[in-house]
Amino acid sequence: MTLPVLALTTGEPAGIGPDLALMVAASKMPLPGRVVAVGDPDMLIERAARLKLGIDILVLESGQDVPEARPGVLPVWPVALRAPALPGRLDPSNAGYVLATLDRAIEACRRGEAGAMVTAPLHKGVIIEGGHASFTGHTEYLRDACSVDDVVMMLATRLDTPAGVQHLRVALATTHLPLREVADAITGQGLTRVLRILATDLERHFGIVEPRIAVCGLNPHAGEGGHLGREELEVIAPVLERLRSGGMHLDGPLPADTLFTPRHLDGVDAVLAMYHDQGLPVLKYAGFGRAANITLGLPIVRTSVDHGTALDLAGTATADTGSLRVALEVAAEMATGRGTGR
Ligand SMILES: NC(=O)c1ccc[n+]([C@@H]2O[C@H](COP(=O)([O-])OP(=O)(O)OC[C@H]3O[C@@H](n4cnc5c(N)ncnc54)[C@H](O)[C@@H]3O)[C@@H](O)[C@H]2O)c1
Ligand SMILES: N[C@H](C(=O)O)[C@H](O)COP(=O)(O)O
Repeated sequence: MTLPVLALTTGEPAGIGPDLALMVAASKMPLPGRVVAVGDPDMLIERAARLKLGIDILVLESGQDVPEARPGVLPVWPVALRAPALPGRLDPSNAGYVLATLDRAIEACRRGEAGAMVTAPLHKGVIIEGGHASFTGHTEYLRDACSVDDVVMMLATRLDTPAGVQHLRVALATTHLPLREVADAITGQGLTRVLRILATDLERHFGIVEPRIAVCGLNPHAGEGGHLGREELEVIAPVLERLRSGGMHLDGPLPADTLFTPRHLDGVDAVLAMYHDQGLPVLKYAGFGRAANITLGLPIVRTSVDHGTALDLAGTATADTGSLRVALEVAAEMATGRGTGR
């Protein structure tokens, strides 16, 4: 069976993205797809030397087939750096380069040249400092590039527990915005769209028919009956009520502090958190290095790692490749429509 082509964007060149791409290509552990890195070939050659990895960088021409993965070989779709890159040293001049790697991978997915894109971490701050003031992350960049109205960020991990394998999936109602703006960003229309995308894609990509979704409240103790905030009463509960009457299986709004306990998570397919640091610390506490970030609602498949650029580790060969491997596996499963329990 021919494995899907997975376009791996190498992310911020001063971070660990290039290292991770080289490390998985050097490893004898099999890859779930025909991985092609998207980045600057000379930077990758230089980084491989720094990491003391013997790797052949195979630059592919446009239209050339991506070969089956072989340990020690990294096929590359070339994108040229705008300025030399040093591990650990951010340079806003390379913001356009990082975005160009995304554009190359998006285009490949849209044309069917790749079955999925997997993104190594980029640095949001340096992209903004490089002149892209409205940039907030891959998720929204992909939404705009694919011309869809809404997308949903979901991180997923598989946990080995005494009771067997369990899945923890955490999706977000809002993503990268200041905490001060979160409450105003949670609207009835927005929440409805997020829940519909989440339910649809849990079925489309993960084979979960009629998924059960547990929804967090926004305020402590889900608002304590309106005494600690009214968003639950005025926005969240009415949306859940309406969607339940349309057949969706939704619990909540529930107090977030106890929702993430085994008893409450039992039988739940995904949790919808209201904001980034309500949901992701729990997921990362349980599964950092073994989770993938998946963008739902896109016409293409995109997964990513569960960590950032780790500038402190770039060029040291000590970064953990675990999450990249999970992101590649999930992407391959989604690209081939095999569904995944992840
Ligand atoms: N998918 C993405 O593109 C993505 C995801 C998260 C954060 N980021 C960005 O990364 C930048 C840095 O973010 P941060 O400092 O909050 O988080 P980070 O994940 O880069 O680093 C947090 C800590 O985790 C460690 N760490 C991260 N990845 C590791 C790995 N693979 N192996 C071993 N240790 C690892 C780091 O050394 C550091 O101590 C920010 O600009 C952020 O926006 C990007
Ligand atoms: N919120 C993600 C995380 O903490 O792992 C991360 O910043 C990546 O976001 P994008 O996929 O939108 O770049």
